[in-house]
Amino acid sequence: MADTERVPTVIADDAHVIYKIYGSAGNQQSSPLSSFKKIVTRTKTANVREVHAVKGVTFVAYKGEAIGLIGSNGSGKSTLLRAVAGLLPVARGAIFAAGQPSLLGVNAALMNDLPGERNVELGCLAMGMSPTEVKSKKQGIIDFSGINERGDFSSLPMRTYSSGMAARLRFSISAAKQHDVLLIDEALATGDAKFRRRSEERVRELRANAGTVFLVSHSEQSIRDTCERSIWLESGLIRADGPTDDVMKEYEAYMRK
Ligand SMILES: Nc1ncnc2c1ncn2[C@@H]1O[C@H](COP(=O)(O)OP(=O)(O)OP(=O)(O)O)[C@@H](O)[C@H]1O
Repeated sequence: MADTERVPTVIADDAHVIYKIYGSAGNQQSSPLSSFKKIVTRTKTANVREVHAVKGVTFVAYKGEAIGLIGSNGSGKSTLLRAVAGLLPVARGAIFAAGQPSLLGVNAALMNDLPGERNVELGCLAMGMSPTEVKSKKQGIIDFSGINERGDFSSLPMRTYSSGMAARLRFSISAAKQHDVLLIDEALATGDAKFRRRSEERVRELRANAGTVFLVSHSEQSIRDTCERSIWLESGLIRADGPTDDVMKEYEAYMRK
């Protein structure tokens, strides 16, 4: 398809994300007592450190694309995803997105002390579904997550779930809605092989319905199976952006060095 016919869903224009860490200055003491003294005496300190995690990233994502984000630990993948979701501000440049991008698992307001089925209801309501829609989708979401495969877990509090089970439920809730832009951070890697196949299938469906999917993963297989385009981030900068096969080759060569 020519670029002119394609509909952009996310545009990052020289986007920078900087974390500010307060009260972290090198060897200065920051005990609760010293912090309290500073408040009482109104002492001003330049006790802020910055981590420049994304350093001027530019790309355009289109409707119907699934884009893998790859790169070594700490290269800025999750930070970029959170910035696209609007959860982190950009310090310079801009990120424009169609609709409300949903970061899988974060947008769903899950509570550990509530049963899985109640969390399904709350998560769906938080994503903007009507109570009638929630009612009709609830069982399907629980079935898709597979949390009841070994007993009636959906009626137990989420704190009794393994991390894989919780991740599966989060994925199922988020994937129940057709998102304009769906952002997935490592979620596919947490489930077992059977669930991974099911979730990859669902990602393909979401794309087929003209959404855009971003997937952060260290699993080369997940990226290859799901995304035809990949963006390789290193130290907060884009090293390559293009067909997954080409980008993977470059990335693998870099990792072998
Ligand atoms: N909440 C935070 N406060 C300060 N610095 C942070 C925070 N989160 C991440 N960073 C820093 O930002 C940089 C990018 O981190 P990020 O988590 O985006 O990388 P990543 O590519 O997703 O890594 P990984 O593959 O290990 O998950 C790192 O240097 C990290 O230390």
